[in-house]
Amino acid sequence: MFRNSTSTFDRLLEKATSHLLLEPDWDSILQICDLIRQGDVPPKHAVVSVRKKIGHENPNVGMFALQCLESMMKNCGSFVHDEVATKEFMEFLRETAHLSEPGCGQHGNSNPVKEKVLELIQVWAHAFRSESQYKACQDAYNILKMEGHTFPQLREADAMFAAETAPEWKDGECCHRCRVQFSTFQRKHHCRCCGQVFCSKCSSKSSIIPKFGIEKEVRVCDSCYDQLNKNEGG
Ligand SMILES: O=P(O)(O)O[C@@H]1[C@H](O)[C@H](OP(=O)(O)O)[C@@H](O)[C@H](O)[C@H]1O
Ligand SMILES: [Zn+2]
Ligand SMILES: [Zn+2]
Repeated sequence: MFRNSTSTFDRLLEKATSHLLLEPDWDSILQICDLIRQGDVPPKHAVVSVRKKIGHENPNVGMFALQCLESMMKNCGSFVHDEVATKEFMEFLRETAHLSEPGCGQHGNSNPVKEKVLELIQVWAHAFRSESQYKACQDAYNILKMEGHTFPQLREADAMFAAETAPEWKDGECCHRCRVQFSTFQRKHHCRCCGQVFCSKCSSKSSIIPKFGIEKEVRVCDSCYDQLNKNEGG
C-alpha cells in the first residue's frame, strides 16, 4: 500500500527542497501534504525524510525543508504533530538553530534558517498551548527564550491548523445503518468519512472527502455520501 506512494513522496520532496529553487515549490509541497493526509505515506517516513533535508549543509535546502515542514504541520493534523512535537525533534530543531548561527554563539538573527526555526517553534508553542501531549514545543520555546534569542512577531493567524483528520475506524458485529449481522457472506466495510462499519449495500457509494484532504474517491456510507454531495445537482 505504501511502496509506490512513498517513492512519489520522496520524488516530490527532492523537488520541493532542490537547491536550484529560487522560491518554494508550493505545488509539490501541497502534493506532499495530500499524500500524508490521505494516508498514502507513513507520517514517520515523511518527517524523517524532511528532517534529513533540514539538516542539509546547504542552507537553501534547509530553508525549503523547513517551509515544507511548516505546511505539513498546518495541513496534516495529528499524524504529523505526533512526530514533530516531541522532545527529541525539538532538540534537533534547537541544535539546527545553533549550528546555523554565524560564528560561535552570537544571537544575531541574521540567519534565515535560525529565524525560521524560532518562528516555527514560537507558532507551535502558541498553537499547542493547551495540549499537554505537545508540551515539548513550549519547553523548547522557553529554553530558547532563556538563551536570549529574539523571536519574530507572532501572527495569530499562523497558529491556526487547518485540516481535520479522518476518524479511526469503528468495529461492530452488524451494519451501523441497517443492523444486518456480518458473516462469511455478509462482509464488513468502513466508511472513510464517519469511520463506521457497514454492509456492502449501505456503503456501496464512493466520494472525495475534501475536509480530510482525501482527493480521490473512497468508500463512504449512504448518509455521508448525501452529506458530502448535498449541494451537487441541486
Ligand atoms: O473484506 P474483508 O476480508 O472482510 O476485509 C474488510 C475489508 O478490508 C474492508 O475494506 P473496504 O471498507 O474497503 O471494503 C474493511 O473496511 C473491513 O474492516 C475489513 O474487514
Ligand atoms: Zn447495511
Ligand atoms: Zn459514513
